[in-house]
Amino acid sequence: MIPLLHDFTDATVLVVGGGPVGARKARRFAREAQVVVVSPAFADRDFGEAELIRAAPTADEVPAWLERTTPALVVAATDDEAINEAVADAARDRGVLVNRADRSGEREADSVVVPATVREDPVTVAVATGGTAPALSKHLRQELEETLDGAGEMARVCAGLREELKARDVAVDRRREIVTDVVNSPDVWTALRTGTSNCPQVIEDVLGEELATEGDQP
Ligand SMILES: C[C@@]1(CC(=O)O)c2cc3[nH]c(cc4nc(cc5[nH]c(cc(n2)[C@H]1CCC(=O)O)[C@@](C)(CC(=O)O)[C@@H]5CCC(=O)O)C(CC(=O)O)=C4CCC(=O)O)c(CCC(=O)O)c3CC(=O)O
Ligand SMILES: NC(=O)C1=CN([C@@H]2O[C@H](COP(=O)(O)OP(=O)(O)OC[C@H]3O[C@@H](n4cnc5c(N)ncnc54)[C@H](O)[C@@H]3O)[C@@H](O)[C@H]2O)C=CC1
Repeated sequence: MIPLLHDFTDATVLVVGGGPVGARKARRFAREAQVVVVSPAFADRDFGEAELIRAAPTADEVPAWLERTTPALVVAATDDEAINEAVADAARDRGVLVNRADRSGEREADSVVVPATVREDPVTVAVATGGTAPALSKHLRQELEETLDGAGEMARVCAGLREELKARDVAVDRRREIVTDVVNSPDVWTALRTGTSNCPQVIEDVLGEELATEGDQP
């Protein structure tokens, strides 16, 4: 499987099954997509902004739910293997992406897996284990949360620096050097993490140093 980032803005995600797993997937996709969860019962969990519809479709009725909701992705998260199978079949018939929560290992066309994700906007890191060890994905995600502290702000520093250096017609090689040095600087990471500096301040400092260096040159 190959990781890609998929934009779900304005798309619908249909989750079949309202247990803890259905809730987790609903919450995940509801940050961007319109999520509909169909289930006869709902766990006492946070489903994000998802729309909850109380119904228990039979395998035969599953295709009608895809017809009605026209999702970009369907999540099969019931505890009933036959229903999950019907969801996967209906998705395949419509050429819709499908995530089966009750399966790991071999998959068919259009199947997708939900990775453990760390977000430090605009930075995203996804972890998967080929379905072999979701608990390990979760553990690594928790460790990466610490590593990524400050990465969002660092991304904004880099973006701002690239823009400013381009505007000043700094040569491309020098631009790369400056941005790479900032990303690799333990001092800048510490300053961003502790709040002793922020994005505009770092940019100002780096540009100030660069102008001073240029001034030194014959
Ligand atoms: C294949 C995959 C399909 C998919 O769901 O996309 C899948 C399948 C299965 N998970 C199972 C079990 C558990 N899953 C978790 C947790 C997560 N599972 C997630 C993803 C995936 N799970 C995909 C593979 C990702 C990869 O490659 O690593 C995460 C990362 C993302 C998310 O779901 O949001 C999320 C952590 C989120 C976070 O916290 O960051 C825990 C831990 C816990 O709940 O605390 C357990 C119990 C411990 C254990 O068993 O390891 C079972 C057995 C069920 C049974 O025994 O009946 C199956 C089915 C099977 O294996 O057959
Ligand atoms: N991918 C993952 O991260 C994980 C996957 N699993 C798998 O996912 C399945 C679901 O896990 P949980 O949420 O913990 O199970 P659960 O048993 O708590 O919830 C299942 C939900 O499906 C609903 N349901 C039953 N029949 C239905 C139908 N015909 N239509 C719609 N909804 C229906 C039930 O009312 C219930 O809300 C498990 O059976 C297991 O195989 C389990 C743990 C983690």
